[in-house]
Amino acid sequence: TRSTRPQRLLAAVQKNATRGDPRSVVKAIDEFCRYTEWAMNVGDEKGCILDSVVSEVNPATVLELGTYCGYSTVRIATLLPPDAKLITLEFNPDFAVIARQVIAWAGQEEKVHLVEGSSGDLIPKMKEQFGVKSFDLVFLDHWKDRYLPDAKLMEECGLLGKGSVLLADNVICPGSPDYLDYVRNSPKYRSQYFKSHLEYTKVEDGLEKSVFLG
Ligand SMILES: Nc1ncnc2c1ncn2CCOCCNC(=O)c1cc(-c2ccc(F)cc2)cc(O)c1O
Ligand SMILES: [Mg+2]
Repeated sequence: TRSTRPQRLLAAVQKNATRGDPRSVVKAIDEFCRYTEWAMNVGDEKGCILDSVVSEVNPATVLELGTYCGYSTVRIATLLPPDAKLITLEFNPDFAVIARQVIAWAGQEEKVHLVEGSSGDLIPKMKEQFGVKSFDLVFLDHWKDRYLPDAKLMEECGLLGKGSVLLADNVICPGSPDYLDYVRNSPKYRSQYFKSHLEYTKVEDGLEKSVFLG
């Protein structure tokens, strides 16, 4: 039977990237998606904004919602110190299988804990099951209609501390209007929009960075 897009993306990584070299993995995925087959990675343009926020926050604990093929997982992990922890949640087991191999090819397995399941089920288990006190950075890149309920769920579960940063992909395209409205108007957040483009296209999109004020 025909291969899947994530399988073809992994093959491109294994063919064109150097094992243990995360930058070559990122480059191989960007080239595959730009010149061969579009895929919903955060991409190179928004990826640079992601890198700058990760470097600025310098997080000890990171939560990523929506792993897909592990592209942003690798970008984030590469910037973390060796004792930092990145927990990434993926709902789709077929995506998770690919992501584990992309993360391994980039040599980032040590810092990454990929957990299969839905954010709504797993977020309430973060403290007891993964020994997390709070997240310094959360990258939201999963179902766009889960951004708002999951932000509220993380508040309720005490997973956000004063200064915790939420960084949300696709706030314009596909869009998450209820989430944007919430973080931009709630006194609990200071929010900032980073205008960019939908990965590998000229369509407008952007990232929303929201600092939790406690
Ligand atoms: N642990 C979890 N809990 C809950 N849900 C979960 C989960 N893990 C995964 N999921 C499910 C959803 O995961 C993928 C979500 N991402 C996107 O849908 C996405 C779509 C586009 C896009 C597509 C087509 C266009 F025309 C234009 C834009 C671009 C992007 O950058 C996107 O990120
Ligand atoms: Mg996205």
